[in-house]
Amino acid sequence: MNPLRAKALVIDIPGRGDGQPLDFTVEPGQMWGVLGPNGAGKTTLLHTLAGLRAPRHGAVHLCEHSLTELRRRQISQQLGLVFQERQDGFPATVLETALIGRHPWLSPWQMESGDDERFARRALDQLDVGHLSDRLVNTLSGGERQRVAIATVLTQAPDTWLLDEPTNHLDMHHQVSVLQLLTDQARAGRSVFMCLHDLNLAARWCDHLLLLYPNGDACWGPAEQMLVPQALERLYDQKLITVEADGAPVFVPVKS
Ligand SMILES: Nc1ncnc2c1ncn2[C@@H]1O[C@H](COP(=O)(O)OP(=O)(O)OP(=O)(O)O)[C@@H](O)[C@H]1O
Repeated sequence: MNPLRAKALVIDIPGRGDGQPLDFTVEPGQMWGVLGPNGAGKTTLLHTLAGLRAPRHGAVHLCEHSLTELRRRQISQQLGLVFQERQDGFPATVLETALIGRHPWLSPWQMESGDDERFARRALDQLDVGHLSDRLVNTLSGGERQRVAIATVLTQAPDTWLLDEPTNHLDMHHQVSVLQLLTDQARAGRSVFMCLHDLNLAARWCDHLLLLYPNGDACWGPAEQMLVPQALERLYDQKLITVEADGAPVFVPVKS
């Protein structure tokens, strides 16, 4: 398993200054959360780490190579991305969608094998959408679609998971089961790097946090060092009350 490194990375947000260059390493076994208000650049950062957007400065390294030196296929065998937005360009069933996760592992025009299908079905079952295998994806609810997107990356089996708001659209039970699945991935030596809007889910599940401010400032490190009420209040421009529950801090917004 290989680390993902941001090296003096400046993401390219039109009209914004460079801010704080990002220098961090997501090690195998770690679970990172990216926190920040709307427009801070979380999605842009995720897409830059996946090689879908060029950085303004700096580089992203995977398997000790810059992403620019790697072929797309090599990247997609190592790194999976759950997008925030779903695009269902053409009608596909849930099973066909999950099988797309096997494409980095097949040669061009090679059909998926029985093993690939078993892999995909197991992933769909793990995300509690196996019973929807034959349904067209564009007929699913928002939460069902989200779980199919995560099952597709589980089918891809990358060492590094990038996820943009993985708990979006999910009810509480499915939020917890997805975060538990990601914890299991990290425990198996993979790495997880995800944007989250829910500060309390991040505080409970992430071992590392990156705070991204709208002006490009940023700080990152072990979660307990980042969960400082004053820093979070500045991040969200929101007064917070901090309480503790089950050994973890819980942040409650102050009503104005
Ligand atoms: N192609 C583009 N052209 C102009 N501005 C862009 C473009 N892409 C992103 N931006 C701007 O860059 C900023 C960061 O966007 P981004 O989607 O990364 O933020 P985010 O932190 O993920 O926000 P949210 O929490 O709302 O999902 C926003 O102000 C957005 O409007």
